[in-house]
Amino acid sequence: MKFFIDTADLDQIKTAYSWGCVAGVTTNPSLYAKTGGKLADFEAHMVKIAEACPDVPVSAESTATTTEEMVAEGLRLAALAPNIVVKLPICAESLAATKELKKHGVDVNMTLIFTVPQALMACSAGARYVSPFVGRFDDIAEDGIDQLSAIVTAVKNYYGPEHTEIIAASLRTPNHVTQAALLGADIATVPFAAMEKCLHHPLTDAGLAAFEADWAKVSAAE
Ligand SMILES: O=C[C@H](O)COP(=O)(O)O
Repeated sequence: MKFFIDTADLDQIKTAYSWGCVAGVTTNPSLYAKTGGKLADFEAHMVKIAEACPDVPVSAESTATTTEEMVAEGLRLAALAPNIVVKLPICAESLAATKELKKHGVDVNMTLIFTVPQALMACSAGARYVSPFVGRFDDIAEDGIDQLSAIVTAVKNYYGPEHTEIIAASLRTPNHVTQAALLGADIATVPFAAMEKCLHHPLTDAGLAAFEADWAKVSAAE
C-alpha cells in the first residue's frame, strides 16, 4: 500500500515528502481553506505543491457544479503541472465530467465515496482513483473500516489498479492505516499528524534511547 499525504499545507507536504515514503498528495477545498489561502492564489498554490513533489500525483479539487464547468476547470488544473490529478466529488455531473476528462487524458480522483455503488459508478465512468472515506463514518457511529472493506472487495472484483486505485481517505489514526493496508486498499492518504504518529511506537522510542545511551558509554570509554 502506498502512502499519500492528505494536506494542502506546503511545509507539511515538503517535510513528509522528504521522508521518502510519500507517493502522492491529496488536497480538498477545506484543507486549502485551513492554509488561509485566498481564492486568487489557489492555482498558484497547487503549482507550488506539484513542483515540491514533481514525481508523484497531486490531487487538486474542482469546486465547479456543472459538467461543463468541471471539465473546463479540470482541463485548467491538469494543465498547471504534469502531475496534477483532478479531484471531483461524486455526483451525476462529475461522473459525466470524469468520462470527458478521461478522453483528454486527464486522471480523476473521485472523492466523497461512501458506498459500493458510488465506487463502482466512479470506476465505470473512468476514474483513475476512488476515495472512500473512513473517519466520517466513524464520526456518525458507523464502521468506516467495514465500509472501506466492502468497497475494496467490490472494486477489486471488477477493476485492477491499472484501471482504478482505491485511496482510503478520511483516515485519522495509525490503526486506520493498518486496517486499510490489511484489507487491500491501494493507497492510504494520511494527514500529517497521523503520518507522524505512524512513525512512532513506544518500544521504538525506548529502543532508540537505549541505543543512544549505550553508544554514549562506548564513546566515553575511549
Ligand atoms: O478529502 C479527503 C479527506 O481525507 C477527508 O478527511 P476528513 O474526513 O478528516 O476531513
